[in-house]
Amino acid sequence: MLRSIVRISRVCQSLGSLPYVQTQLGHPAVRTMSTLPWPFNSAPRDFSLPNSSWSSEMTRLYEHYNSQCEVETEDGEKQRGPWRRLPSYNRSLKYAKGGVYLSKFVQSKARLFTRNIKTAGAAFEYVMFINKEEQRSVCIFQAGHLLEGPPGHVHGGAIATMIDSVTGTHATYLSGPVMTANLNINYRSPIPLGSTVLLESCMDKKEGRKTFISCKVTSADSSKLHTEATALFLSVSVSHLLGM
Ligand SMILES: CCCCC/C=C\C/C=C\C/C=C\C/C=C\CCCC(=O)SCCNC(=O)CCNC(=O)[C@H](O)C(C)(C)COP(=O)(O)OP(=O)(O)OC[C@H]1O[C@@H](n2cnc3c(N)ncnc32)[C@H](O)[C@@H]1OP(=O)(O)O
Repeated sequence: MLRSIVRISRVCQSLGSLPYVQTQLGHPAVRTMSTLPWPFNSAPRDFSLPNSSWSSEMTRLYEHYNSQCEVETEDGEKQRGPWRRLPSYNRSLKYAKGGVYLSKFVQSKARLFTRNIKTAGAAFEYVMFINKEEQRSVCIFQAGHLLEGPPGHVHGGAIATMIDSVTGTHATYLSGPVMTANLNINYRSPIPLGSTVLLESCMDKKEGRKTFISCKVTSADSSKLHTEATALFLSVSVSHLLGM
């Protein structure tokens, strides 16, 4: 009996995570249902929040930047600080504003490359913060065992992926929908697998549709340079982005 209850509740939970069910939940025709207690777990997972796989170094850096997202004034009032943590979902389009409708045009099985492995700590663990005033961003990244390239070190393609993701997210934040036109990378020193590194990006210039961003990857204490890159992003229409 107990086993059946557990099995039914598991089915309910997995139904709640099915893209189709989630899409239907956002549809105007069924939106009124959200006012009723809903037994399915449909809340999207925010991958940028700490989990048990994070090293103490990663957690310390997260807390350092997160504490600057909200600051307290002299009167004890809370106000927005210089940094902002960017939440991260495995279906970026769907969870973007209005994305639930746009997501009908894209494959329901599609998942963001860097967020498609559910096991915590196995691949890309990262969190990104943006400083709008200084037009720069920082990403704290811990590479898991599935990202091996040279023995004991991170694959160059995984490093490129992270640089593209960080600079691309930064450019999207500054300029709206963009696509990478050019990415230049210099690998200076290998990144040990499992270590925590920092990716710092800054906007170099904006010229019409072009946003130029540069990025460096360093050890967590910034003493060692691992990688340097420059990237060019071109503003595109939403229809170009969706390949329509
Ligand atoms: C409301 C919807 C919002 C949806 C977004 C939602 C959420 C997003 C949120 C956060 C983001 C999340 C994650 C970000 C993660 C990853 C980011 C990954 C980004 C990528 O991974 S994305 C995939 C790889 N990316 C491609 O798959 C692009 C393929 N490609 C093309 O789609 C075209 O190629 C395009 C559009 C790039 C340009 O095409 P086009 O026709 O628009 O422009 P055109 O060619 O006319 O060039 C205009 C001017 O740019 C110069 N120019 C062009 N290309 C150049 C180059 N390579 N080097 C130097 N200059 C270049 C020309 O020389 C000219 O310059 P000038 O005007 O001075 O003459």
